Amino acid sequence: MYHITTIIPALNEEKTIKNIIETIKQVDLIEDIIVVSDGSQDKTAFIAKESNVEVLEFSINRGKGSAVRSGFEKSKGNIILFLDADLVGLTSKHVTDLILPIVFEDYEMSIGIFTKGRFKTDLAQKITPFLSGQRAIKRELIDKIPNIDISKYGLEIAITKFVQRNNIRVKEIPMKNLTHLMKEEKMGILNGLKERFKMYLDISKFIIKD
Ligand SMILES: O=c1ccn([C@@H]2O[C@H](COP(=O)(O)OP(=O)(O)O)[C@@H](O)[C@H]2O)c(=O)[nH]1
Ligand SMILES: O=C(O)[C@@H](COP(=O)(O)O)O[C@H]1O[C@H](CO)[C@@H](O)[C@H](O)[C@H]1O
Repeated sequence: MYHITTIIPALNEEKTIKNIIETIKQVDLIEDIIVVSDGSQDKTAFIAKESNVEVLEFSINRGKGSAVRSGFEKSKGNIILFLDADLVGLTSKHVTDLILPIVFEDYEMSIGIFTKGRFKTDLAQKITPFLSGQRAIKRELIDKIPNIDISKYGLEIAITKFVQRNNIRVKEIPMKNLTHLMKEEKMGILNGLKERFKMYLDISKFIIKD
């Protein structure tokens, strides 16, 4: 039997979080949803609570990896679905497409790749598909991935390294007409660029880490 928990790390995502939760709720295969508000200063946590899902609230920002790890510790699913909180255009089909290869095929992880959404975000995922925040993955694997809690934006690199080293079977899923808000769109040009620099630093640290 399978039990699927969705974990959504969210830092100041009040514009998009509600639609994402409502879309996931349409998918019967999903048992529960955990939103981890990672020090959000806006209404992210409030809106998620209004939608009647489990909400973990950090009083300060700890980073995406820590948010995901805390959500994972609270979760009960034997399959975990990770979705970012800033998706625009998410449909129940996208969600189902990510899950089915784990439930009914012989895959241990799926990874969603934007396509035909917006030029910039499609291009980013074409170049670095392994950075995608959209994945379904078996619980026992997440338990074995080192350093998730301290990874921040290096989370996806930590997962990718583990998957490559252990020959994990991964299926890439095209996610048509899906995009996300870019940092500069969410935070303004200056803060967005600062956050982007932080992200590249976290990613680089995890690339050179053993
Ligand atoms: O310190 C952070 C940074 C990001 N996020 C969340 O992690 C996901 C991916 O981050 P971001 O949106 O910055 O990446 P992008 O989607 O721009 O690639 C989003 O749901 C963010 O709200 C988080 O929980 N803590
Ligand atoms: O797509 C990308 O290049 C980056 C940055 O996205 P934006 O430039 O803010 O649209 O986003 C991905 O990488 C992050 C770090 O690994 C992940 O945390 C995000 O989930 C993912 O969307």
